[in-house]
Amino acid sequence: MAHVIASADQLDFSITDLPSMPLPTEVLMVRPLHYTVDYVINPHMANQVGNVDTIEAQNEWDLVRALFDQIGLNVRLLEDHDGLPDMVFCANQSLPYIDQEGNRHALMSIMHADQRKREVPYIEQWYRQNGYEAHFLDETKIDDFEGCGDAIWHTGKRMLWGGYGYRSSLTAYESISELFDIPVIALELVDEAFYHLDTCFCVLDEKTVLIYPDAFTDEGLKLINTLFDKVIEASQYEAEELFACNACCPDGRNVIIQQGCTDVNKNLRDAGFSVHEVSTYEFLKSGGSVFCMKQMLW
Ligand SMILES: NC(=O)NCCC[C@H](N)C(=O)O
Repeated sequence: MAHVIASADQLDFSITDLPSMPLPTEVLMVRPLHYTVDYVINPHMANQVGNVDTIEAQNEWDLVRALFDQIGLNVRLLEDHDGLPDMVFCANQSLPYIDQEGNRHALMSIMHADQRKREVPYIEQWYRQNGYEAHFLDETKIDDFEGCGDAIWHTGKRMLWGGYGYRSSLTAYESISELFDIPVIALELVDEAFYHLDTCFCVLDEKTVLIYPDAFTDEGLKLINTLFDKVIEASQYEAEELFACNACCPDGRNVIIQQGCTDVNKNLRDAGFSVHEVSTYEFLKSGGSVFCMKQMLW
């Protein structure tokens, strides 16, 4: 039965009650050989068409890859394709999942923008070749769903946070909740600059989250504050210009984040996290940073 929770008064469990889920051991990254800003499908891309330094982008991507490797994740690589300049953002084409028996699954996205729809079959093919069962949403009922751009696992738990409003539809989470038999906490996004949940919400560990509060409704903030013990808030500058909340903390300890997020980084260190700063300036031009440049896997 679908279990989608959109307000705090619908909460009928606490995080500690939920079954545990293993932490990811691998990441998939897509080499940005054809990465550029070619069209505008989010506000960050406006005025950036043709502005990407492609050599610099590949150097930045290499350093992000090295950091994932350094913190102990097995990095799997796939090449992008001509005419798919956003394929590097491989958080978006799917939502992977490991079930209680250890079987691996991937739900394929329905991309919101036509320009990105052709990316999905390439990622699906990679999953099929790597022991994942592919699943699909009913396109006659669901308009869009952009994978881990909007659907974010609660660290170590069988529960998903689901953003909706710009790139994913609320109805997608009914199907996802049923398919994976998990509760989904639905969060409406209300600021177009934060068009994916991963631009304003970063789960750091089971008890801690980093957010940009103005991207959410009051009801969303109530859910976040109820389910996390500690909520670290990013300023508008660090969230919108530096994508602070698009950081990635795959193990509950190490945070990989765009360089220059001074206030957020101090708060992260004070809370006991190890901070690894990296330049993703060429990817910020397209509206993405560390979190969207990888897909977490098991
Ligand atoms: N935030 C993400 O999860 N992904 C970044 C996607 C950037 C790409 N230019 C897009 O607008 O779809």
